[in-house]
Amino acid sequence: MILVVGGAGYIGSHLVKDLIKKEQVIVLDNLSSGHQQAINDNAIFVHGDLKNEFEYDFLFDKYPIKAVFHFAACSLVGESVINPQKYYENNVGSTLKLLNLMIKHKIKNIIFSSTAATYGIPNCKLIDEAVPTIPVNPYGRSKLMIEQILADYAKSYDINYSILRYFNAAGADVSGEIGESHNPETHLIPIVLQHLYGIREKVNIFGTDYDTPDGTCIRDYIHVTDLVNAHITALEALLKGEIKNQIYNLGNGKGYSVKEVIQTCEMITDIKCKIKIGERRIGDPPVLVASSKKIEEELGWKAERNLEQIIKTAWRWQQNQRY
Ligand SMILES: NC(=O)c1ccc[n+]([C@@H]2O[C@H](COP(=O)([O-])OP(=O)(O)OC[C@H]3O[C@@H](n4cnc5c(N)ncnc54)[C@H](O)[C@@H]3O)[C@@H](O)[C@H]2O)c1
Ligand SMILES: O=c1ccn([C@@H]2O[C@H](COP(=O)(O)OP(=O)(O)O[C@H]3O[C@H](CO)[C@H](O)[C@H](O)[C@H]3O)[C@@H](O)[C@H]2O)c(=O)[nH]1
Repeated sequence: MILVVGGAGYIGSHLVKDLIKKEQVIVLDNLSSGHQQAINDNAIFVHGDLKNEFEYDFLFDKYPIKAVFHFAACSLVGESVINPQKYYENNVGSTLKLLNLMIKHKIKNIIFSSTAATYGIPNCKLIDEAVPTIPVNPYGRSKLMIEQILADYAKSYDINYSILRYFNAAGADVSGEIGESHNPETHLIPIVLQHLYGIREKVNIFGTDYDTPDGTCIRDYIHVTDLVNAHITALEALLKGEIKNQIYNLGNGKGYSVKEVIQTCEMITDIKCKIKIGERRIGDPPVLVASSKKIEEELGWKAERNLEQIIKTAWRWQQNQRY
């Protein structure tokens, strides 16, 4: 039995859809940004909040839980600057509650969703796990704090963690049944596709004066299905005891500029985008591209889907969106 906290959200719901083929799954989610319709029908759903232990303490007695995936978080960078309290309380505070219960019930395996935002604005072409973590906003700091707490707990208690630092998650399940649905949506690909679908007036490009070939920011977009595969790989390795307390970057190792993403969306949909060039968005690093060599070498995982496949599946979801 596996507990997926935040399993009604974008990435968590994709993991659940796949994991359910191999394991029994319980989803704990407060539906603050997730969707009940996104949860696979075969999973057990518990509507509860991580910060209220009494809403899920019983799960550890009732079910033989082998491992916990922890996706639950607030994750809007801009909001984290305006309201850091929400981020430290929901991301750090609630995670402490979860870890307390894991220790109490002797559940040792946890796979934690971290982020490229822990690196801040690194000055290197490819970011590997040895690059210093100097986050530049409360969101990134809240995730780094949890990473540090996990490292300390693992030294003193029987905790074995995998920290997965995602770069830019994008795309949708190939079935078209589940996909990304955030409100507000802040991510580039769904924003462009919403515009091309006719439900958003235009696309704002946040800055064209970066020191990059076309002046727009470069990111490493990774298909949500590749992310899911990495999670399953990490789970299997944790359960077999093959890895202990590791951090892995998850990306494609290839960067695309904002303009390149927009052009690829135009090419796939065969619709022209209405663009407005705007100011830089505060805190945006010019280039973030992952080296995922460590997980490739240690666990044999590698991203398999490219930007076109990401946008094609996201477009199918946009046209068929159910929640
Ligand atoms: N989407 C990305 O590009 C990206 C990149 C790097 C890291 N991440 C991290 O991956 C994780 C998942 O991201 P996502 O895009 O799927 O986000 P999401 O908002 O779609 O999913 C998060 C889920 O957690 C739930 N949740 C939040 N707080 C909760 C609480 N206190 N108790 C119970 N449930 C709670 C939400 O209702 C939601 O279903 C997050 O931790 C995020 O920080 C995402
Ligand atoms: O309407 C938009 C939206 C985005 N962008 C640009 O597109 C790029 C990608 O932006 P996203 O908001 O899609 O993604 P981020 O790179 O800002 O954020 C992602 O990476 C972060 C790490 O830096 C966090 O992990 C975060 O959770 C994750 O979504 C950025 O240069 C951004 O400025 C635009 O130009 N216009």
